[in-house]
Amino acid sequence: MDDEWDDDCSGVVPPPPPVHSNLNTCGEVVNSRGRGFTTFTDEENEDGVNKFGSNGFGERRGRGGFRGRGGRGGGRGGGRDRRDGDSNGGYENGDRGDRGERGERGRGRGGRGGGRGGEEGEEGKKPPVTYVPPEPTLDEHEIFSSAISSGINFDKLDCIRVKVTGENPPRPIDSFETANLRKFVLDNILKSGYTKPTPIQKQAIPIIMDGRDLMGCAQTGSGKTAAFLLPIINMLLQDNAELVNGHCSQPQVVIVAPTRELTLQIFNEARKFAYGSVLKIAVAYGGTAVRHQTEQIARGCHILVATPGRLQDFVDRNRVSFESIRFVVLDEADRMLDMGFMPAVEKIMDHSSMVACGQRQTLMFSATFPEDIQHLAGRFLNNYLFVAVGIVGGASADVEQIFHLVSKYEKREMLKKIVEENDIKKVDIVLNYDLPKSIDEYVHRIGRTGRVGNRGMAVSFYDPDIDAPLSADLAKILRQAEQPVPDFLEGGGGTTSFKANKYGGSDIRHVVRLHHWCLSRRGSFHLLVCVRLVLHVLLYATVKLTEAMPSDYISITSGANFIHGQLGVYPSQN
Ligand SMILES: Nc1ncnc2c1ncn2[C@@H]1O[C@H](COP(=O)(O)OP(=O)(O)OP(=O)(O)O)[C@@H](O)[C@H]1O
Repeated sequence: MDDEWDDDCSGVVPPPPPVHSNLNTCGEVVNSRGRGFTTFTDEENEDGVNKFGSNGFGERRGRGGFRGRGGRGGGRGGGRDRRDGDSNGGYENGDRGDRGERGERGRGRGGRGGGRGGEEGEEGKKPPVTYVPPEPTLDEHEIFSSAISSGINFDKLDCIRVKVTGENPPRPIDSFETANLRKFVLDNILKSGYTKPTPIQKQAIPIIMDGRDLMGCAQTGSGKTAAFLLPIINMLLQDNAELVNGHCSQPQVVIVAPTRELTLQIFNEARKFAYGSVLKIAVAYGGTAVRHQTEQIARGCHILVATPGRLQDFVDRNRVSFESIRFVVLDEADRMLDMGFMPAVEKIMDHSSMVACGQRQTLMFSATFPEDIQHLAGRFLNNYLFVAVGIVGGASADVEQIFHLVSKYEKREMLKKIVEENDIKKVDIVLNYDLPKSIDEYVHRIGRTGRVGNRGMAVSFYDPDIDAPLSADLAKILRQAEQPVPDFLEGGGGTTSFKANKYGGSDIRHVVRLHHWCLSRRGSFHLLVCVRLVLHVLLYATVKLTEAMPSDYISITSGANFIHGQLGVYPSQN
């Protein structure tokens, strides 16, 4: 055992009889069915991790593995307990943020023993995570068939309004063929079934190839992953990027994303576009044996895709350093913020080995662009271009949003009815059995359907006793997507926090710059001079006005304030 951090099989209490036959003595799921990537254990399901048993390739598969002994306690059921949860395989999946919110409401499960450095549960120290995912497939057909294909509304994506701000943006591309990509990359794009770039790809590819930093806001399922991966892979291949391996791996690209599902999605997309090349891609996320991932990373990688907590752990242990970094990508930055990952992200960005801003390229993506994210963009990015596609923070018009007014006791019956009445071909359904607390989370969830021009449907159970605070936001999202708003949402009584038309989607750098200038010494001096000038002009104008006034006007002067009024004849009180 290298150190306490490394996973170790000793001391693991033997698990209950396995449901699965393919477990080794440490309780690892070995060789799980097919090429699955993560057939998660029940323990992980209990904690909200991949409850559908996703294999990381977008498929759903049955549950396997065993129920681990993980301590409960920990006392913090929330997604904001991210650091511990992450390093121990906590909540890094799409459900986690929501669970976090529930935890804050006092219904959380109390985490998984608090994790390393956290509080231990009543059952004592939490056993280390020993799960080792199977090796990803090497089969070309499987690699290229993992993604969904574009849908009937793909061409309509071109009608979405795109806004680009910042200095000297390059011209957008019309096609992949005219993007100056190497033939090798073009061939892989073709094999992936992409014939035409999406709006965010049209803008982002030339911006990144131009060496610029980018802040991109585009709705879910709009092809953001390829928008940053294609130019990065192209540039690495062009420059014959060297592989640095050994005890401390030095990737040239680090991509940070909030959930396991997303890191795996990015990892799989990267493997596609780099297929057949020398480029090595590694992935690191919680819930898997650290030792296994350490070995993978020690072999060296050009591109490392990771969740923030696990990456921070690797960096803290000197297993990864950032001195060779050329690109940093922060994907779904808004979710990382919501889920409490920002301290980890900041530690990574401020790490002593990290290449300075301006000497690396930093690309940040976010579905929404609230003030917090804008400040981060200002800190991490250098003279960036801002690209917004569609209504930032809004839902795709390709997702039909249906709401059912139900109490929590009626939900189960309603679910049965919906499952029986709906098998609609080629339309994926997202069902919100319980609505999330935040509108951003709702938009993210329903964005798992209706992707790249496909039709989708989102069915939500709305219980006014619980969900009323979300009603106004839901109504706004529906209106914005030009969908009917049920009466019970119109009168729901919630107050809207959705800011698509405010700071939610605009580049306010000029406002921020003005604000900073005003606060600076020079700025305050100029401001003072301006204010005095205005006051003098006002004073002069008032004096002239007073001179020209009919005699029944009165001017009361107090310092620089003038109050004008017409003299009136008031009825006597007597
Ligand atoms: N130009 C394209 N043509 C056809 N399919 C595409 C194209 N670009 C991306 N896709 C496919 O569309 C799907 C969604 O893309 P992607 O995952 O990059 O979206 P996203 O914007 O990152 O969404 P989210 O933020 O919800 O993860 C993927 O399956 C991807 O392979």
